[in-house]
Amino acid sequence: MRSLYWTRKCSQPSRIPQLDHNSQAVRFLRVQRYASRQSTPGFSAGGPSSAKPRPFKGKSSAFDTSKPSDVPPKPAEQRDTESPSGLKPPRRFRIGPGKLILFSILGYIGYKVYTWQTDPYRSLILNPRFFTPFILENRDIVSSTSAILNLLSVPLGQNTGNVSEAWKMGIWSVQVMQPELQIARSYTPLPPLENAEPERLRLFVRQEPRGEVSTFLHKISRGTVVHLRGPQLEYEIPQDVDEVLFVAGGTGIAPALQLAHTLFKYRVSTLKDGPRLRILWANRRREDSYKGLESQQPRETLIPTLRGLASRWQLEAKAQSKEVRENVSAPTTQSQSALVEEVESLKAKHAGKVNVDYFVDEDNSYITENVLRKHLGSMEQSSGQTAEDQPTSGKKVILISGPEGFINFYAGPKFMKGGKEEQGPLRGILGKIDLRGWDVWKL
Ligand SMILES: Cc1cc2nc3c(=O)[nH]c(=O)nc-3n(C[C@H](O)[C@H](O)[C@H](O)COP(=O)(O)OP(=O)(O)OC[C@H]3O[C@@H](n4cnc5c(N)ncnc54)[C@H](O)[C@@H]3O)c2cc1C
Repeated sequence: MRSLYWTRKCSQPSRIPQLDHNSQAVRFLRVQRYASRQSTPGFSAGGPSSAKPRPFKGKSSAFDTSKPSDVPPKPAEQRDTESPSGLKPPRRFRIGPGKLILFSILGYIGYKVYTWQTDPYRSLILNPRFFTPFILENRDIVSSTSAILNLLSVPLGQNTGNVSEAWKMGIWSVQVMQPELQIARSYTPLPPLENAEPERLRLFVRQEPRGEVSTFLHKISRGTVVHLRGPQLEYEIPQDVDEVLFVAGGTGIAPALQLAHTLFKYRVSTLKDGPRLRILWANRRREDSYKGLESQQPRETLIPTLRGLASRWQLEAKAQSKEVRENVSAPTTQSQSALVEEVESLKAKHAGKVNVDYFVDEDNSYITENVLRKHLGSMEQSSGQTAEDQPTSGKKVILISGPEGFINFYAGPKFMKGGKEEQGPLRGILGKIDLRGWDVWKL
């Protein structure tokens, strides 16, 4: 039934009035449609030239379409061959890879400018987000592989508040940029010298063979601009710390000196005689600590010390060569042992509170498990405790600092978790010792 109904309905003549295809109105509409396709920007068929509306050459009356042929036909070469009507399909707005890269670069620059404008650290000499310029004033040779770089913040007169704050907090580092490779490495500033301005930073840097940033820092000449970022707090020294055993390997002495600076300048100890610090400093070569060794070696073991002196003379000879003379401060006997002298003067200044023991691989003297046990025991005894006693109200901390292998050997590896460095479990030599009351921190 239903299909019958539809058959009937469809066979009936349509009630919609049929258009006369030659009528004036229909011809007008055709022309208008053609003209609007030609003139609509973004929908034009033939690029910018075809986006221009074509002049209508017929009579000015809007309804006068008596001469549809007046609309000039599109040139054959502009016709879209795929389109049956001969018109190109509408052009869509597209972002190609070139534009995408350009927009990304512009966006990045805009973001950087915005963050720089709104940066709260802008007027400070060190900035944790941006690299700021320092110039290399001079370099003091410490050994054949290491030197102290004396840097000065430029321009002068900037706010030094965050550096002063960092010295009060504890152990901190800065990052130094190698400009050609755009890579950065961390370095631990040495404490400021007596009466030195806070705009000056000193870095103790060992040149690693084939090391990118350390080699760059050992090659640059006086007056070179070096870019630094920071400060990065590595360890906040507890307010109530009483005793510290610092196990340092090579350049790991720099954080030990930082700690001593903060401890004796800013921390108040619960013990009446103040905080106590013992540094165990291990070096591969004797030349790194020859002067300190002299101070602790008995007379009969002076032969290795002479070896150290020989390397010092070699250094002096090397420093007099043209290449080195250009880059470093005039070598003197004092500057040769700059770092060991600092360690020794620290010992002298805080006699009875600071002790330093030197160890040298070349002399087969190592920080062994027994050495650690001995020092932990001796520190407890001298503070009036035995191993069985409860710890005093103050904190006791063991800090390990040095190359990765050194830290792993004494306390086990640190590891990364969620992009952050974690301390990891206590392993290595210290992991075998019963450290009642001592906290361990790997730097
Ligand atoms: C918090 C912190 C503080 C620090 N403080 C100090 C400091 O005060 N003083 C200091 O001297 N260091 C410090 N360091 C270490 C310092 O950051 C650098 O790791 C060190 O200077 C080496 O960096 P580099 O760019 O010279 O060497 P890299 O280029 O990173 O090379 C690292 C090692 O890989 C080896 N290597 C590189 N390329 C090759 C190759 N093609 N083949 C074989 N071996 C290769 C190098 O010999 C080198 O031993 C600190 C590190 C940290 C994390």
